[in-house]
Order: sequence, then structure tokens, then C-alpha cells
Amino acid sequence: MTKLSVNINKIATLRNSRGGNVPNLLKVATDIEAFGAQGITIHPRPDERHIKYEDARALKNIVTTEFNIEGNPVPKFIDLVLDIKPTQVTLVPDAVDAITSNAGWDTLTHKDFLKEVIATFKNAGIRTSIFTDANIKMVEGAAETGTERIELYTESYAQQFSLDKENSIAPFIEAAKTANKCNLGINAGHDLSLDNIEYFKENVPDLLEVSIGHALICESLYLGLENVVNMYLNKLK
Ligand SMILES: CC(=O)[C@@H](O)[C@H](O)COP(=O)(O)O
Ligand SMILES: NCC(=O)COP(=O)(O)O
Repeated sequence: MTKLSVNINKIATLRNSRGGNVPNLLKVATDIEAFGAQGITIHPRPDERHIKYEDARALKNIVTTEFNIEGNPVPKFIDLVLDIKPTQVTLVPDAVDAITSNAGWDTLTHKDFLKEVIATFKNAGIRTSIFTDANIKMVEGAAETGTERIELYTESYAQQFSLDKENSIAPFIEAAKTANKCNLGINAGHDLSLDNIEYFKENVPDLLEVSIGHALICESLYLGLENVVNMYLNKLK
């Protein structure tokens, strides 16, 4: 079975757009767990434009499933994660001004840095994962850092999927085989959706966990929209 960890960044984006506390991030996280998701993912960014550091601390007290915190391991982020001690930390090489994550680590160039950060988190009892492109050399490099898992960066798969399923998945199958040989657990995420998730799961061996946010929240809006419009119309009769 592959676990679903729901990324709730977009809930925080919506809340922040009006100030106040609607939607209530903590209630949404609790409800997502009650609906059956096996994890909650957040990706606090340095400008706190969606998840705020105080959200991360508050979520620590209410998340009862797997709590996964993603981000670039700058000192402020390392301190936050060591304080919260989530189930898993996923290291992502984001530029400060990135709109969203747009690359996996160069695990060869940054091997020494990653080794050091991974050791820090592992010593604190936090499972580690490294955001990695579907590239055999990068997966092998990740294995040398001591990380327990990688998260395969799936944007290229999601972009190509509707044009050519087989070519879009091919590098991910090879990356997963390499990860298995290196005893790395496999997570995946970025732009996964109701359209492309099933084929990914069917073809990538030993997929432990996916984290999904943007598409899942957009799909929730669309799948709920007709119902809510009708609820308003009924009240306005
Ligand atoms: C690492 C990854 O792919 C996700 O965490 C994604 O970057 C979500 O971040 P945003 O919600 O800020 O786009
Ligand atoms: N790690 C990927 C993630 O948490 C969600 O990415 P996306 O579904 O918002 O693209």
C-alpha cells in the first residue's frame, strides 16, 4: 500500500489571503486524517506566505498520523524541525524566491552538506528524505548521504503524462529500481493528481508514500462546487 500524505500549504494560502482563521488549518488537518489520509505534509517557506512557522508548531500537537515537513535546510528550518520532531523531514533545494519547488538536489555536488544535515536529523530520531530527480546518478548520490528515503520529484512525469504515459514514467521506474538496490525507501510528489496517480502507483515499484497538495485541493473545490452552489440556491429560494 502507498500512503497518502496531504500537503495543506494551499489551505494556509487561502486563509492568509483574508487574514483571520478561515479556513481553520488545524481543523482541516484533523478532518483530512479523519477522512483516512495517512499523513499531513507542510512546506513552510522562508517568507511564510502559506504555512507559518507558528502553524508548524501548532500542528505538532494535533497531527496523529505521519507528519512530514519539507523545506530547504537553512538554519531557521533546521531549528524548527529539531524542535517539532516530525515523523519525517524532506530536504528540498528551494531558492528563497521560488514560486514552488522546481528541482531535486544535486546529491553529488552537495553530498557533504547533505550528509551533515541528515546525520543531525537522524540523531534526533527524525526520518529523512531527500527530494531527488528521477536520475540514477542522483539517486546513488542520495544513498551515500545516509538518508533513509528519497522523494522523487514528479513534475516532469505530470507534465508529460497526457502526451506519452510510457516515456513519462520510464525514468521513474529506473530511479525506483536503483533506489531499491541502494536500500532507499521511495516517496514521490509534485503535481500528482487524480488523473496521473494511478498509473504512477501501478508502475513505480515499492512506492511508500506520495505527498499531494495543489491538485488535491483544486479537485476538492471542483468536486464540491456543484453541491455548495446548490446549497446557496436552496437558501435563497
Ligand atoms: C517539494 C514539493 O514538491 C512540494 O512541497 C511543493 O513544493 C509544495 O510547495 P508549494 O505549496 O509552496 O508549491
Ligand atoms: N512533496 C510534494 C508535495 O507535498 C505536494 O506537491 P503538490 O501536489 O502541491 O505539487
